[in-house]
Amino acid sequence: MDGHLPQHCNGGDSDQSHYKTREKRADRLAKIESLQIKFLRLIRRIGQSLDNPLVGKVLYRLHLATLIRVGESELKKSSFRNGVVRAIATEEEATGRPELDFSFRVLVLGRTGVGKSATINSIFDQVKLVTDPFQPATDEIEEVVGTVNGIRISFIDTPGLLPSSPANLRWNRKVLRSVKKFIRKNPPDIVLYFERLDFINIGYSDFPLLKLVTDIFGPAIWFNTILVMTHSSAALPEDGNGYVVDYESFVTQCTNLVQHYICGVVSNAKLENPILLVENHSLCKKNTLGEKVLPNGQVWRSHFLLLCICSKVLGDANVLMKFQDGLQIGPASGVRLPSLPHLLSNLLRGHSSSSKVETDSELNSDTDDDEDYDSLPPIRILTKSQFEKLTKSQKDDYLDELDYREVLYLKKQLKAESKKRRDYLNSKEASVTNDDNYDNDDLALEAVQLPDMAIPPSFDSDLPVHRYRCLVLNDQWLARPVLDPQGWDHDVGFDGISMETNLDIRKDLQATVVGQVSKEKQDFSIQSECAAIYTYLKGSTVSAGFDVQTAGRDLICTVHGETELKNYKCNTTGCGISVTSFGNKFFVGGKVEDAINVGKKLKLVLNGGCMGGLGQVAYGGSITASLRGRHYPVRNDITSLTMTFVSFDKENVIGGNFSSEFRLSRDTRMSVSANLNSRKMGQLLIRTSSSERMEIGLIAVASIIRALLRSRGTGDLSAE
Ligand SMILES: Nc1nc2c(ncn2[C@@H]2O[C@H](COP(=O)(O)OP(=O)(O)OP(=O)(O)O)[C@@H](O)[C@H]2O)c(=O)[nH]1
Ligand SMILES: [Mg+2]
Repeated sequence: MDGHLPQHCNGGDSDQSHYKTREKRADRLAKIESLQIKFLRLIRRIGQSLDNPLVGKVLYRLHLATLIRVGESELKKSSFRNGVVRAIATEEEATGRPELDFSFRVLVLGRTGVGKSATINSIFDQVKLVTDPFQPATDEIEEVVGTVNGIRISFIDTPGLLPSSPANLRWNRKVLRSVKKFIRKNPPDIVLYFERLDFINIGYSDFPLLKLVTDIFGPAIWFNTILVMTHSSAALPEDGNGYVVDYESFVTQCTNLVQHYICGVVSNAKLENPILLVENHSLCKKNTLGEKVLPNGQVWRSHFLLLCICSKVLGDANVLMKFQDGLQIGPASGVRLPSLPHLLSNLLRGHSSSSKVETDSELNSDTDDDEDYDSLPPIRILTKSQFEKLTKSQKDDYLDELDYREVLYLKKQLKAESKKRRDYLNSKEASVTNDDNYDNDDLALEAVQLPDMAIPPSFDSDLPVHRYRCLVLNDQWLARPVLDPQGWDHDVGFDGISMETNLDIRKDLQATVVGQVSKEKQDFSIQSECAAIYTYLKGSTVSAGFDVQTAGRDLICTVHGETELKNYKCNTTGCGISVTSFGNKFFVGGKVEDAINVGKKLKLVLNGGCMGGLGQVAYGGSITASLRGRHYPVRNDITSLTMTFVSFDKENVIGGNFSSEFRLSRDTRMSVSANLNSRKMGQLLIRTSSSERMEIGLIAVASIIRALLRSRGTGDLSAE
């Protein structure tokens, strides 16, 4: 194995730790290379082609994993070895030296009589286990070991499960529990779940049995499971017209059905289990080498070996690279731990609760150099024909004037709204002291119907009376149903509710709650953010919040607190802490922040913090400069430039982010955001919205895309 160690010269590098890291990476690279050689030898040995898409997929994933762990520069140095690796594998396999040491352990599960024991016998090509066509044959867990093509395979044969019914539940549970106990100390590499292809038809449903397996072993079992269909050469059924259905489409139909149920039990619609078609009958068609061949020409035993080898090699790479999550054909476990850098950047980004306070103070700062809307001289609004008669420059002047007046009018409205709220809160406080007789008639709003949601076409009635309507009863609570776009019809489609409120509890105390809850038969998900913010001493604030989110079957809860002290007119210093719980794991973080306003428009924010959990700590910080447009907050023009720095697990990542939102012309707004980090990952996002005609928007989008393609920009592009 060590013979394939890539030779790196270290160029007299004096930095000890840097050298050690490089050495570690080189060691990992050597190990992954030897795994690649092993994999290529195995593929040759079982007679599969290197062009098989599955083989390509595994090689690609190994390459990707190496890239993540070892780094591109290190990998480039060894890229010339790619061809060498293949040559070494070919040579080693031809000479048979060194001896290939590869083994895997397989657990078989399924209903009685589906052919579990018979399949094991077929794979070993000898009768190692008893089978019986008329009654259950395997009555206890039995481990059999054998060698196929020099690969040591160990099978755990289990007693068959009974079709699910209340009477059989006890037996099934007993079998599964004993299997669980059996594999506790030495878990299998691969699980085979058996069904009979000829028994699966549209009426098939043993959802309760799949559910029981999931309940006992946990959903993770399905991420490492191959679906095995026995009796794969059985006579094909006829379609409605008396023709025999096509083999491939019949198989796809049956496997899709079982896959659908598995996706149901793990609540993951994307899961795709590998499929293995099996035929154990002694009269099954054979090729010249005496191997059993399916009607589609596949040599199923070789395919079985291929699937297991791929699964095991990816699992080994996983262990080697110390990935928490699987590189398996599906993810290894259903639970993903939140990453520390992600939690840290959330903490540093802060919460938006203070923005309202800021907007209020912005509006109320009377240092405006704009005129007051009411003091403007009256203007004559032109009719369309009058407008048409104007010259081009007159038209522009006229539209500019209207624009200016619109800004002033909106500003006036915002100010009035903010004043009205303050007055209401003042009077509410007064009324609390002199009995609760405040007349808030002018604040009571009539119920307003929200516009109908755009719902995709489905099978429900066209009668609009049967649609869900949303009403806004007062301006404080907003509740809407949440539509599941995958829902079968609109009645089932609405399975959640989203609520939003912005409460002014007192003049100096505000609370916001935003949340969404969805409930299906098996699924429950919640996502909510609650925060309260207390303002004191002219703009200094204290805030506390509680966020809850479901992740799979777990809840992520975060409690956070922040304080901001306005120590000078243009300077605010703050600090914050957050505690996140995920299952029984805790992540604790803290940050300090300083914001400086330079003039009215420019704001500099500098922050730094750390986040710790599971024995690791991530450090990070950012510096942001944001420049507001002249008419902020009426027109939301803002440009900001951010530099971020994150250090985690001996790796430092520096990133830059630019975002800008502005008016391109009178009817067109544009937002551009771009980011790039030192790992050479980046994204470019351009959005335009225009009230002008559609064609103009399309021309703009097309020319942006063309310009970007010409400059061969990297990253994502989205244009709306
Ligand atoms: N035609 C055909 N018969 C099969 C196939 N697989 C299994 N059989 C037959 O089905 C019967 C039952 O097979 P077993 O291997 O005993 O089934 P099992 O799943 O181990 O059953 P338990 O041990 O009770 O759980 C045997 O007579 C097998 O010969 C197949 O692919 N095609
Ligand atoms: Mg058996």
